[in-house]
Amino acid sequence: MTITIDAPKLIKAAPLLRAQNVSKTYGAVQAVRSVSVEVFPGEVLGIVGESGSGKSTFLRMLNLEETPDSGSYTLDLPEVEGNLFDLDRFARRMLCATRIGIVYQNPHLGLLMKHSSSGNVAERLLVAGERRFAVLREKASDALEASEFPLDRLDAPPAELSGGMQQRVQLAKAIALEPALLLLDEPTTGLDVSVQALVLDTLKRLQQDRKITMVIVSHDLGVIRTLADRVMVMRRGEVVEAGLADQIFQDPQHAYTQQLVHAKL
Ligand SMILES: Nc1ncnc2c1ncn2[C@@H]1O[C@H](COP(=O)(O)OP(=O)(O)OP(=O)(O)O)[C@@H](O)[C@H]1O
Repeated sequence: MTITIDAPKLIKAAPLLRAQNVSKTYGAVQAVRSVSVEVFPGEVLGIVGESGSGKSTFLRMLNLEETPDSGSYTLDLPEVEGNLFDLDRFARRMLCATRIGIVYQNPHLGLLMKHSSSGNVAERLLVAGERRFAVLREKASDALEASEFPLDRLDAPPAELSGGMQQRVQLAKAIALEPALLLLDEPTTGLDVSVQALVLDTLKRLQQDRKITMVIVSHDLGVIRTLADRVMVMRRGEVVEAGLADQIFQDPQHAYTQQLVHAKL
């Protein structure tokens, strides 16, 4: 079954992101089955579902880390055209370095734990071609400040920081180049509830101030409810329901979504 999310009626712009019939199998496991979705500029799409439903695999494909078995993915950007899954490794790397930011649940995937926090952010700018030391330092510090990272810890390596602060360094790294698309994979999972709330506040504020288009994956409906405009519910690799966040939370149609929503209440 294929469910496509219709654009909210008031959105007139073309979608920034369009994925069509994306599928991925690992051996006998069909991790993602024919998923199609559009995300509009400035929108936040939340992807929810129980563990193993294919959320992270789909996000990794949007970050061009994983190649699907079939399907297409386009971003409405001047520097790229056609199916991004067809890009060679170098073009993928440049596109991800310059236009797509990602925050992983596990900071070890996104950060060099023994380098300074500002060095981690600067490294992303270096990959994108910036070489001027003063600019690197200034942009890294700006991004960390926007992520509400304490500026007296710029030189501290993530290995010596709390989980919440590590996520702020990942976030700074992801937004340093003002990406067209920000991908978030369980960005607050594993943090203390109070720290989680603070990181969510930062994400919400960044989204409001900068209108960054985001796709956020979480098994936590509270996180999705706080941030998402639209929601896609996945189960066993498939999209079972999709729609505006208010509709999904207040009037879920699919039995599985009803179960998720009621379990949370
Ligand atoms: N690299 C991989 N190799 C083999 N199987 C994988 C791989 N990545 C994911 N899978 C399998 O694909 C399915 C979907 O996994 P995925 O991590 O995308 O789900 P998820 O919804 O993000 O779950 P979680 O919240 O637990 O991470 C699972 O059955 C998983 O075991």
